[in-house]
Order: sequence, then C-alpha cells, then structure tokens
Amino acid sequence: MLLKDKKVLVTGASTGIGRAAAISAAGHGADVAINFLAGDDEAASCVAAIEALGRKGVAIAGDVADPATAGDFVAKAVEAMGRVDIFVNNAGICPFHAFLDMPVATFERTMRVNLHGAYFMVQAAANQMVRQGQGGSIIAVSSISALVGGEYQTHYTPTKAGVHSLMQSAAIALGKHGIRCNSVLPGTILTDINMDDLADPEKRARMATRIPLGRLGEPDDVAGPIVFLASDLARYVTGAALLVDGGAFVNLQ
Ligand SMILES: NC(=O)C1=CN([C@@H]2O[C@H](COP(=O)(O)OP(=O)(O)OC[C@H]3O[C@@H](n4cnc5c(N)ncnc54)[C@H](OP(=O)(O)O)[C@@H]3O)[C@@H](O)[C@H]2O)C=CC1
Ligand SMILES: C[C@H](O)[C@@H]1OC(=O)[C@H](O)[C@@H]1O
Repeated sequence: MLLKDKKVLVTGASTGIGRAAAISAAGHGADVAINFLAGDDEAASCVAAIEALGRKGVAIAGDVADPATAGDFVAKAVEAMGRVDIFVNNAGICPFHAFLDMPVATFERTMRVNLHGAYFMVQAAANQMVRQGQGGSIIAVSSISALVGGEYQTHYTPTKAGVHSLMQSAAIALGKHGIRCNSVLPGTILTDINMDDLADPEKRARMATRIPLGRLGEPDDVAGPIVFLASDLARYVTGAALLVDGGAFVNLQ
C-alpha cells in the first residue's frame, strides 16, 4: 500500500492512462477524484472500480480547456474527500493532422486542452496543497513526444514539451512548500487516443518492432510509475522526467 489514505486527483480519468492511474492509486489505498469531459458511463465505471477496491471515488465533469474548471474540480474534490495530497495531470487530446494545412481550431484546441489545461489545473492543485501546508506530489503525463517529433503531431508535441517544462519550473516554485513535481513520458500506449492511428496492423507492427521490450504499452504500464512518483518512495525526486516507453527513445539503430 504505497498511497494509504492519500487523496488523489486525476484529470482525464474516464479512459486510458488516467483511468489506470486512478484505479491503481485506489489499489494502493487512496481515495480518488477523477475529472473527465464527456464519457459519463466510462467515468461511472471508473468510480465503480475504485469503490470495488474499498476506497472512495468521485467523478466530476469539466472541460480542462476552460480555466474555471480547475478551481471547480479542486473545490469539489476537497468537498468530497477533505484534502488533496496527490495531483495527476493527465487529460489530453491528439487529433492527428498534417502540418501544412493544420486548422487553426485544431491547433488552438490542442494547446488549450493539453497545455493551458495543465497549467491552470496544476496551479489550482498547488494552491490547495500550499493552503493545507503539508506538501504534496504533482505528476504530469507528458510524453516521449516532448523529446522527439511526429509528422502528424506538430500541434501536439509542443504541448507535451510544455507540460514537461511546466513540471521543471513548478518543481522550483513549489519545492519550498514540500510539493514535488515530476512528469512521466509514456511511449506509445494503446488507448482511445491512438485507436484510429494504430488501426492499420502494419503500422502497429512497425511501431512494436522499434521497441526493445517488443510490444506497445498498456495503460497499466504507466500507472505503476505514476504511483511510484506519487509515493514516498520518490520523496527526494522532483523536477524529474521518467520515460515509460519500453526503451523506444534510446533505440536509434
Ligand atoms: N496513449 C499514448 O500513446 C500516450 C498518451 N499520452 C498522454 O496521456 C494522456 C491520456 O491519454 P490516453 O489515456 O492515451 O487517451 P484517452 O483518450 O484514453 O484518455 C483521454 C482522457 O482525457 C479526457 N479528456 C479529453 N479532453 C478533455 C477535456 N477537454 N477536459 C477534460 N478531460 C478531457 C478524456 O475524457 P472523455 O472520455 O470524457 O473525453 C479521457 O478521460 C494524454 O495527455 C496523452 O497526451 C502520452 C504519451 C503516449
Ligand atoms: C497518441 C500517440 O499515439 C502517442 O501520443 C504520444 O504522446 C506518443 O508519443 C504517441 O505518439
């Protein structure tokens, strides 16, 4: 039990990596509040999974692209659970599109959800932790894409580099309050976000052959490192970025 009785908030936790992180945190003894946008049924089933583990779960809908959602999520989570010990910024989108004709709306939405959303969510969670006066742990789900490019991700990769950078600066700003800030950098993890992109079996197989561990990732592969960074096992880790990619990044040739 690495997170016994901790109060954990996870954004974008109706599906995928956020959902796995939320359920894994509950498995480690935490109560969990999740944010989501539209997946009411998926969010309800995530809460049911948390409750099946004997922990409190609460789902709070809200669009992270709206700065007002951040304060609302934290306030409602505190109302339900009393405090915030751990905050996982995970909500994100990746609408694959070519660079030369990128629609302004697609670019702006991706920035607002992935980067602006992270900024205001992390700020709201940090303010709550500072008010509580007992430190905390913030983990942002960045990406291997913070370090490398993608032909159809020119609007997306800068947001992931930005989230990684946000954790570095926040680690400095919040260290004096005992709040640790780290990011995880997943490689390719099979979730709804890339279901269409990886529908082509040839592309899927090609991606897998580039990974030293021999397979694409699953959401639970990322949940473990998130729980580790959230826990006291990582008590002297802040400003760090943990690649969770099966070795893909280092595989040049
Ligand atoms: N899968 C991968 O290969 C990788 C993913 N990542 C990152 O992981 C994170 C999670 O993605 P993943 O699990 O793969 O994808 P999913 O599509 O499965 O999950 C995305 C989650 O974010 C939520 N969400 C989307 N937009 C908003 C919004 N505007 N406000 C609130 N919640 C929102 C979704 O909620 P709803 O269902 O209600 O829309 C859902 O819960 C993203 O930040 C992504 O960039 C990083 C590296 C690799
Ligand atoms: C959605 C993509 O498949 C995924 O997102 C990331 O951040 C990874 O780098 C992959 O490109």
